[in-house]
Amino acid sequence: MEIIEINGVNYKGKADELLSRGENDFSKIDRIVYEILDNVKRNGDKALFEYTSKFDNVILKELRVSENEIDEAVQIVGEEFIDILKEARENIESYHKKQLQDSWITNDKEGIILGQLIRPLDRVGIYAPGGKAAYPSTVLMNGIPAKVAGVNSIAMVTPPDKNGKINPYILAAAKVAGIDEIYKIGGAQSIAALAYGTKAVKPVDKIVGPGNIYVARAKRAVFGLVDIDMIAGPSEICIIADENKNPKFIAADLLSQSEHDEMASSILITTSKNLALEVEKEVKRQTMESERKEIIEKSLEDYGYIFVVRNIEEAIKISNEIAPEHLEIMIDNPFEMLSKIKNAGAIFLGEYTPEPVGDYFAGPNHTLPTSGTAKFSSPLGTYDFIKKSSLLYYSKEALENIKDKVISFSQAEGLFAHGNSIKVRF
Ligand SMILES: NC(=O)c1ccc[n+]([C@@H]2O[C@H](COP(=O)([O-])OP(=O)(O)OC[C@H]3O[C@@H](n4cnc5c(N)ncnc54)[C@H](O)[C@@H]3O)[C@@H](O)[C@H]2O)c1
Ligand SMILES: N[C@H](CO)Cc1c[nH]c[nH+]1
Ligand SMILES: [Zn+2]
Repeated sequence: MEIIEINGVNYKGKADELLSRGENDFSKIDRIVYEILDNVKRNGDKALFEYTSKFDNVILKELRVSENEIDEAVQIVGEEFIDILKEARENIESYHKKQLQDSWITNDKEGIILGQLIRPLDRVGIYAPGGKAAYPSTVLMNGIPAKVAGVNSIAMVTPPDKNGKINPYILAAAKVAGIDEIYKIGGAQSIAALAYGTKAVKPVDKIVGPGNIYVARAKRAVFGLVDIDMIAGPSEICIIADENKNPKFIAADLLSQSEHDEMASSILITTSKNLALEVEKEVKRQTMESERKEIIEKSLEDYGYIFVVRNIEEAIKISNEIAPEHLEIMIDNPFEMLSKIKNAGAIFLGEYTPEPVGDYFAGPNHTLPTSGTAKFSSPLGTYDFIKKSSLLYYSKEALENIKDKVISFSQAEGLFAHGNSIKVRF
């Protein structure tokens, strides 16, 4: 981790430069992805079986996971972990229920009724990553908000291992989340199946869930035909800490995100040079002891920074510019600074709210805006699984009252048939 002392330097644009945001050329990946999408569109299940053999090294007989396989997974996982999944589900459910929106109807003017109707999406597809690691928590975080929003049918896709099996924790989480169908398909081919539909997989209205670069680029490519949630980049954590905070806690929290990915970024912004040096030491010590030492080392070498600043206001200014996915505020009275935080996916306050509590258990969603997109976007929520319709009603009298104004509009636009649809009624 590099220690950088910042003394009133303008930080604008620096986050993008240090974290190499937005400099990637995806043209090579896109060529592969478009070929896969096109092949699945034309050849359906046949292409799905071929790609599963090519990329996941297994020849499958069936794409759909059977009820027996799910029951077997629940047995393997065991009652104790199922209970943990269920408690996490309760927390996630109750948090996401608070996000539900109601339809509304107004009758402010005589003879006019206006409104907005909220309806759940009918069918949603969830991508559960299954390559390097399996994330049952991600299955809960994507499935439960969809359920709470009232989505009628939820299909999940995830790549099989070389024995044709799905990680039992993923299957158990899918069962606890109430997912209706599960398919052993991964990568861009699974996104094609969900977007276009095949004989085995019915098409969906929206695709959510994180995945590797092939999945992300495929989601981007099918956007428009179906909706997507977001393009999630590598994990990020930014910690703001003043002096006298525990360097062990801070180092552990930084490592909790760098272990996700070589490209994950972990940043500490502190007012104390002494704390910076202590954390640097502690990070080295904890990295040596970690099971995921190689990933952590690479991630910290390329995207690990400690900024030493003059005061907390400066720290917040830099953090707002980074717009991190996760922001931990470890200062005395963190609630007092909350009003100054403008951009962050999720904010963790105090020394006893480490980021993994949010990843697994607390209730807020762990699918969050990354790569600076917290400047304009929000965590995954029930609002991602609903849509709105506007509602309009005019009585004959109400229409007659405003008819000339609408006709004037239509003449101004040269769209005379529009005006005529008013005229013919009177
Ligand atoms: N932001 C979040 O909330 C969150 C949560 C969990 C995981 N993630 C991220 O999701 C990603 C998961 O990636 P992963 O690779 O482990 O699993 P994955 O399931 O996303 O990808 C595996 C699939 O990629 C395809 N693939 C692999 N190599 C290919 C190639 N050369 N050409 C075409 N297709 C190919 C294969 O179809 C394979 O089945 C990670 O980057 C992880 O950090 C993010
Ligand atoms: N921190 C990840 C999102 O950046 C989510 C996750 C899943 N499992 C553990 N962590
Ligand atoms: Zn995590």
